[in-house]
Amino acid sequence: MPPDAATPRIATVTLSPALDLTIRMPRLQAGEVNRTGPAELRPAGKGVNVAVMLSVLGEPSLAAALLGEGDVAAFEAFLRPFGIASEFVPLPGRCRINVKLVETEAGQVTDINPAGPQASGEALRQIAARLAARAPEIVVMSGSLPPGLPVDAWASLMQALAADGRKLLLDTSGPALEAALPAGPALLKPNRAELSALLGRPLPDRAALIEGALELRARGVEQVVVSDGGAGALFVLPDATLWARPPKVALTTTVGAGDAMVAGLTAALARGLDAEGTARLATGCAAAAVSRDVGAAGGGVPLLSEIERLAAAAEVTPL
Ligand SMILES: O=P(O)(O)OC[C@H]1O[C@](O)(CO)[C@@H](O)[C@@H]1O
Repeated sequence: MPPDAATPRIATVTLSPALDLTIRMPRLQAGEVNRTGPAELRPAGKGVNVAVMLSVLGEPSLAAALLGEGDVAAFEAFLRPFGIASEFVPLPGRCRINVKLVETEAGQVTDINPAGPQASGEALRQIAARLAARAPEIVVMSGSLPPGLPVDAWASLMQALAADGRKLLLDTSGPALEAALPAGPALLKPNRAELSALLGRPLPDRAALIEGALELRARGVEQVVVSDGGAGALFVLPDATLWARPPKVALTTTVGAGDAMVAGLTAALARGLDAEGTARLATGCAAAAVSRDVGAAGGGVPLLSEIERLAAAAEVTPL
């Protein structure tokens, strides 16, 4: 089917989206009654967050998801002001609520991500068919799998969408990542712990990280980016291997930092940026995400000018 003229070049897919409930407090008193200021509830999930960050970067996208039918209207209303098109396959019930406990004194975030509603092979086939009909050039597949789907669900979706030189980017972890590798993602962005789990060995230093990333390259992944928190990220790209370290920022939350980095990598791919430009943009996005004003409406979406400032200030070292 020919692409719809209004279809963006980029689509994101989230098979297990969430409403993120963020609660900030100085310190969690485990086993006690904790009273806090107002909590914030907003549509999220990895691919949804990527689409929002792409919109900040000026890249239109389509957000596709398997979504509890009771939350479709809320997600559509959330995405509309960002100009993000949506393609939601409804599942019976409501979507999961993921709790983010932000302890401001220790600067630590505890994530509690429960399972979402039951999905089916039929729902997966539907989302694949709807995406194929929209014919995006780049598809970003992000996050965990919902109950009811087999561990190779991302691999099946990739097989269904692998046509016409379409670029498939994957950001998942654990058995779902391992099962998706043979389907040939063009880009993977594990963090250090996820890569270590995938390879089944500790990755204690930079040399071990590079060796691990090169193993994925040898298995056919064109771009491997390994994020490593505040230390930055390793970029093993076709034209160079680099380390990018972000400038020092005041950390407000770690939630969505990886998604912001994936958005930067996606925009860089769409724009055909070189290795240094890619590393800078991805690093600027992640640094802006961790220092965003989380108290602002909607969880605080970073400004493009801040992303650009941080991207320019990142320290990029060829390896
Ligand atoms: O699909 P997963 O791995 O449970 O992650 C979902 C969570 O990740 C985030 O996208 C942050 O990366 C949250 O918005 C969401 O709650």
